[in-house]
Amino acid sequence: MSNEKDANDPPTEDPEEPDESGVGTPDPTGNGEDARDDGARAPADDGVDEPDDTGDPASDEEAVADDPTDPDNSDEVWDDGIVVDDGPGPDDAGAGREEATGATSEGVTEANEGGDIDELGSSVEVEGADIDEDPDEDDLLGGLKIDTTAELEIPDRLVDQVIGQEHARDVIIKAAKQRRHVMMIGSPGTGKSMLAKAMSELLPKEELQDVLVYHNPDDGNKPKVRTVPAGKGDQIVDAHREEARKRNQMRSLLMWIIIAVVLGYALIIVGQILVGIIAAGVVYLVFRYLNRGSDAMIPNLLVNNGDTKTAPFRDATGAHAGALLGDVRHDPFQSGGMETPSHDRVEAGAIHKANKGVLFIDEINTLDIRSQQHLMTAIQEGEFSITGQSERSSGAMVQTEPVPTDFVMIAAGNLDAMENMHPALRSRIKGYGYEVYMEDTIEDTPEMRRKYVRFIAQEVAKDGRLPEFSADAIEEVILEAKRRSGRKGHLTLLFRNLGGLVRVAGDIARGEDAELTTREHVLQAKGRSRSIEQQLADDFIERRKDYELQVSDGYVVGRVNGLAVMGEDSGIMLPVMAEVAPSQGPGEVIATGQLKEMAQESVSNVSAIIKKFSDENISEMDIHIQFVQAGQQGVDGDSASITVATAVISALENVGVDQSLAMTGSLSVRGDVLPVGGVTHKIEAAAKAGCTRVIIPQANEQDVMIEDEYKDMIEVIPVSHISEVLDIALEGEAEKDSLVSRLKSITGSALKEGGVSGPSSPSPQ
Ligand SMILES: Nc1ncnc2c1ncn2[C@@H]1O[C@H](COP(=O)(O)OP(=O)(O)OP(=O)(O)O)[C@@H](O)[C@H]1O
Repeated sequence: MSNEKDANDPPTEDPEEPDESGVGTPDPTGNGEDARDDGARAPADDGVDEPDDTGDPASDEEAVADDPTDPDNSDEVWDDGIVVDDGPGPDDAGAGREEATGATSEGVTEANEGGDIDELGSSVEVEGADIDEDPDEDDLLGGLKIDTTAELEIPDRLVDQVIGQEHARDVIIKAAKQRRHVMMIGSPGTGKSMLAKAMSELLPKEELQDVLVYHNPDDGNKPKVRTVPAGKGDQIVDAHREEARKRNQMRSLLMWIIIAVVLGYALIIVGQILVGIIAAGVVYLVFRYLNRGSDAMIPNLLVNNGDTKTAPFRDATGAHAGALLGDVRHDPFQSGGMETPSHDRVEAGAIHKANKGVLFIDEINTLDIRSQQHLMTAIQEGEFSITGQSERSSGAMVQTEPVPTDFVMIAAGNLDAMENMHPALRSRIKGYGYEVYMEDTIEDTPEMRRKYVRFIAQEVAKDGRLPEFSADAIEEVILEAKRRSGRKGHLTLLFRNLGGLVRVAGDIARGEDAELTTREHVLQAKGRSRSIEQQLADDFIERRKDYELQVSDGYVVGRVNGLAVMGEDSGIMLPVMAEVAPSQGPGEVIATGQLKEMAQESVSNVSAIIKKFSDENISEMDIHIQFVQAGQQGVDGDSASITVATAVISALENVGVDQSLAMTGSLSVRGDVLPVGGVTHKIEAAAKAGCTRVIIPQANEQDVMIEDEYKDMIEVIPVSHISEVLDIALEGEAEKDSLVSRLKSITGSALKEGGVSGPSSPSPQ
């Protein structure tokens, strides 16, 4: 069969449509032989043909091009007589996977064989224990009847270990089937890379390829690239090595015979031993020179999937250009016989190693624009040549033939990542893939609690050294998952942090040589595994106490104890002070404390109420609002609105504010108190700072999950209108009553009785 391809034609098969054999190696010789179709090709006549000395990969191609689907073709015979193990064919593949992963799940094989992957979509229930189908609400184990985590079975497939994130899980399963790219946006530690890894397990392993780079005798700077089925690459390289060794042996033998003859002739016939030695030396050097190139003919196995148990998963997060796109090493000896052939200096990038698998890039916006552009080319073309990344290196002169890059990309990050990503790359994913937003919390149901129990079992198994968790320890972790969600009736999905708690608790138990990790260990772990923000926040509160900046008793005019959150899980008390002074020009509201955009806006909203409220001609006044010692990180969000309003009204009216009270709440321009985030942490911070009462928005009442130790220290007062805040916070009954009724008359709630409900402020400070 004739083949029109030239040796320099792109060598790989269309990545979208691999040929049936899965081999897909075109004829690089251009000699018209299409080895793939030559399934009946007979072994070479004498079986001792020399391998192609030019390094032309044609013979390798033939060696691997037999139809691997042919069940009779268990071993292949090269035309040079080398017998190569055929490796696992598609018939063996399922068995290979089972053996390799120890998986009992039929799903893997089914998925790999193109079975109905959609059926795998429903998430896996907890197995290995009795379940009470109708458990009490306070049964934190969700009806599971277990004593320790050891009793639970852990699913084999990673995708079945993913908890919550049902939508993302379904998308990953679908995208694996359709080979679509996915963008996952969400908080850190919610399972983005876990899902990407899980996807690689779902992709068919049979399609995997090895990639070889060969010396190009026509152009040393354009190495040839060939793909072969996974596992063949190693065999080809070994066979070449063996041939090179044999050739060298033959040449050495010949050399020593010639040297012996030369020496004998010189000694016996000429009688000149010195001439003989010189002649032998010349012969030796000539042979060394001739042998020099034989190693150069050994191909470079660029991508080796021989031992890969699943389709490859490559994490290219933060990779520099070379690691992402491949590179060609510099050669200090570029000529004169000492040089390393260019094909041996070629290094694959993550995009090449991820061929037929998954390329995962977290925080994709941190890749430089050039890398993002090249990434896009690799996605579009399905192949990408490797060249030296450093312009001043000899590697930059080398450019390989295109190397396959048929990967599925999973780009991840937070919302910023999406905004700052190369628009064309984003649209590529949008147009040809899926976008998923990862949830931060999930509804607290018995089924979900059972899965959280399994999560603990998974983390214990993953670590491999932690003592199993007792039932009471599991309950304590699930309580913490409820608390960390910050929402009533929900559990947190920030699993990395929760996994950290599991590991610290297990480590404490291990340190004590305990048989099981118990509730005590989890409680100790909660104290020890404080985040940096929590440690900073506690330090902040202590220092303020030292400098008596923290006021938690008496009444002070224009000063209100506000509350803020640092990071995800720690609160601090942040006082707000207000002062009103006659203005030199038109009156202004001046707010200080590194206020970010949203905080500025909230001050403007508060000003609307104050303008309406004040008897004085406020246009002739400057109102100064200070967020006391807000620090370099500044203030974001609008949750200090009721604090600012109370401080300014106190300053305007010269009425004291109760300092044993702290408060948090957003404010509508009509005086309604709106929900904020992080109330639990804020209440705890107020208690730690010595306050005995705290005002929160009524809509947040259901989110309060403070630790038992704070429950007796502080009274939580939910409110729905600013007039209630003043009623609780201000000093002196008479002044207070008149202020409150004035405020009521000018604002009037825009919302129905009973306050408001709605999502927490995304930026709770
Ligand atoms: N949904 C989940 N179900 C079960 N375990 C999870 C889940 N999410 C995270 N984990 C656990 O937390 C670990 C870290 O998660 P992972 O690295 O996937 O998070 P991520 O979203 O990629 O975070 P980042 O963006 O910071 O890399 C996982 O290895 C796993 O142990």
